Parts: sequence; C-alpha cells; structure tokens
Amino acid sequence: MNNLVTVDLGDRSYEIRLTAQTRFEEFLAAFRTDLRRTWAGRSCRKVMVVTDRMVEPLARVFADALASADFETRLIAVEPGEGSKSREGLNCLHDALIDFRADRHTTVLAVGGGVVGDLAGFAAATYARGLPLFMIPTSLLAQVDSAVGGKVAINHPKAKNILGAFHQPIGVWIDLSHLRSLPPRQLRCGLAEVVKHGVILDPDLFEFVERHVADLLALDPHALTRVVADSCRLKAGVVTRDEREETGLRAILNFGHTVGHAVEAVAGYGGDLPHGEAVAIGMVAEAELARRLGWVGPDLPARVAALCVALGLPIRAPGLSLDLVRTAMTLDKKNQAGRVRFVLPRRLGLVEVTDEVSDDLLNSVLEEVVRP
Ligand SMILES: NC(=O)c1ccc[n+]([C@@H]2O[C@H](COP(=O)([O-])OP(=O)(O)OC[C@H]3O[C@@H](n4cnc5c(N)ncnc54)[C@H](O)[C@@H]3O)[C@@H](O)[C@H]2O)c1
Ligand SMILES: O=C(O)C(=O)C[C@@H](O)[C@H](O)[C@H](O)COP(=O)(O)O
Ligand SMILES: [Zn+2]
Repeated sequence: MNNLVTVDLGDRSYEIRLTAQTRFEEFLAAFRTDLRRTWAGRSCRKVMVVTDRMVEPLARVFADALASADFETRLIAVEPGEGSKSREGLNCLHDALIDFRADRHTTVLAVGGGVVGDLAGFAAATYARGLPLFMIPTSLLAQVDSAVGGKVAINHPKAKNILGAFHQPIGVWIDLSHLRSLPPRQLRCGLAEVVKHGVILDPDLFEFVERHVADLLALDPHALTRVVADSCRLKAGVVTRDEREETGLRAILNFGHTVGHAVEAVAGYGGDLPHGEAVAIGMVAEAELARRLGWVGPDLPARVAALCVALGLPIRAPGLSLDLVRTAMTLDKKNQAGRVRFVLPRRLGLVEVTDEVSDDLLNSVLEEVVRP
C-alpha cells in the first residue's frame, strides 16, 4: 500500500492511498487514522456503507471488516446508474441515516463509482450539517477523478450536478484490483477523464495514453498505476489551490464539460450516454471550438478525437436536439452574467476559460455533434 498523495487543505487535508490488493488490517488502520483527524470521527462507532447493487458484494466485504473491528455498520445499496443521483436517491439515503439513528459521529463510507460517491457524499454533507465521508472508489472514473476534490451532488432533470456541495472526504482508498470486474465500457469512461487531465495539464500523460491504449484497455497494472497516480496528483494540485472554484483555476477540470454535461442531460440520466462518454464528445467539440477560434492548429483536435476513438469512446451524439443542448448550457455552473463559458485548449497541457464563443460558431460545431 502506498500513500499516493496528500490533498493539502489545512485541517481538512486527507490522504489518497493506492493499493494493488486490499489488506484489511491496513485498510482498518488507515480508516482509524483518518477518523482520528476529525472531531466527529474521533468518537465514530457507526458506519453507514453506501453502494450500488452492482458493487454490493464488494461493499459487504468492507462492511464485514468494519463490523469485525467493532463498528456498528449498516449497508444501503441504491440502483446502479446515473438515475440514482436524484432527489429520490438522496431521500432514500437520508431515510436510511435516520433509521440507523446516525449522529454527527457517524461516518459515511461510499463504496462504488462516481454516482455512489457523489450521492453518498451529498447525503453526508447535508445530514446533520455534515458527517465524515470516506471514499472507496471502485470505477476507474471515480479513482482518477470523482473521489478527489470534494465536489458532491445530485442532478436536476435539467441540469447536471446542480444540487450539491463541497464536502471533502476524510480519506480515499483506491484498490486497482477492484477494476477487474468493471465493465469495459466503464473503463473507457474513466480513460476519458484521464485524457482530459492530459489535455489541460500534462502533455506527457496525454502521450502516455496515446502509446498505451491497448495496455490500459487490458488493465495492465503498470499503465493503470501511472494514469491513476498522475490523475490524482494533478487533480489534487488544482484542488489545493482553488478548492471551491473561486479563482477560476479549478474550472479547468471542466474541459469538455460545458458541451459534455449539456449532451448528458439532454440524453437523459440513466439513458445511454454515461458521463465519461459525454465528456469525450464534449472534449472533441471544445477542441474544435478552439481550432475555429484560431487558438490551436488542426493537430490538437485531431489527436484528441483520434485518441477518444482509439479508446472506444464516442465523439458525436447523433440525433440530440441542438436547441435542447443549447438550453441545457444556459444552466452550466460556470456561467457568469448569462454568458456560457468554455475551457478551451491553447496547446496540449494548457487551457483557458473563455466566454467569447459566438452563437454562430457554437451552433456550427454543435450541428456536427448532433447530426444524425
Ligand atoms: N465529484 C466529482 O468531482 C466528479 C468527477 C467526475 C465525475 N463525477 C460523476 O461521476 C459519475 C460517473 O461515475 P462512474 O463513471 O463511476 O459511473 P457509475 O458510478 O454509474 O459506475 C459505472 C457502472 O460501473 C459499476 N461499477 C462500479 N465499480 C465497479 C466495479 N469495481 N466492478 C463492477 N462494476 C462496477 C456501477 O455499478 C455502474 O453500473 C457521474 O455522475 C459524474 O457526474 C463526479
Ligand atoms: O472536480 C471538478 O472540479 C471537475 O470539474 C471534475 C469533473 O470531471 C466532474 O465531472 C465534476 O463533477 C464536474 O463538476 P461541475 O461543477 O461541472 O458539476
Ligand atoms: Zn467529469
């Protein structure tokens, strides 16, 4: 087990630990260490384990390990998929916490992908004004992105993640062996966010993914370790400097997401366009916007598109309504004074936030995205 990275946020700092195979004594020791750092966690005797039905068997193993270490545990499994990141899903967790007689010393343990992490995290942020949250991300997307940085949320039917909070975990436990059961399509979704990290911050990471597509899709441990470790470090570096997206720095993590979140919302949560695929479509569209603005030459959008295709990710969302996609963008959280903002590349490894994309330019790029 390696301590991968410390997310340095003063008294809310936490460790991201990476292992190739969980040893439960090590997990329990790390969990206890992390609990001791928080006032509520110091007296924690109860743990609410939140998972989804696909990941439930794995979550049960962690719940059993905690029970054998004298924690009173309760496990709740939501339906898998984006549809659970909803007000109904949140109600279900709040009801379970009430039923469990959770108090402010009860810890929420999220075991699952980004949906479980965001949903359980928002339940933890809102119950009794904030419970300690520990994350065990089990999808690649959650390991490289969503378990890091404290954004927790549910969706509104019209806007992704619009009901949410910043609520940092007290610890993150990443076990690469959990990826063995992950469906290949979900593995690809995680790689989309890795490509994003390469484009916004790290040309070496981007080129590494270009060279190791087959290894990554085959779950080669060295290739996986590299992309998970680099992604966590890169994201932690951004989050420590702009935790709440106040200075604008954190917004760079939203490359591909202005278009991505809009097409995801219009396609319908729990439909056939998971987040990672929507991000791939969004990155290709936004790289093309940068080209048409003269910010980059043709090479960068071509490489982003080629890499997404090589990874088996879609780069178009044929048949979606352009009008609905435009309307969804009006609810993007980065908007200011009614203007839609984009994170666009200047070169590989460098991006800039802009609201200077004309309606005509945006429409012409989106027409290609949605063309049947
Ligand atoms: N908070 C953030 O910073 C942040 C960052 C990126 C994405 N997100 C959010 O994350 C969500 C997407 O996360 P995701 O891609 O993990 O989707 P997900 O949570 O729906 O997981 C994808 C599927 O894989 C299954 N699964 C997960 N781990 C598994 C495993 N080890 N073995 C077998 N099956 C497994 C799940 O049950 C689910 O069916 C979106 O809601 C997105 O908005 C949040
Ligand atoms: O952590 C961030 O900040 C991100 O933007 C990471 C994104 O990959 C992630 O999808 C996040 O949930 C988007 O945040 P939002 O504020 O645009 O909802
Ligand atoms: Zn994302």
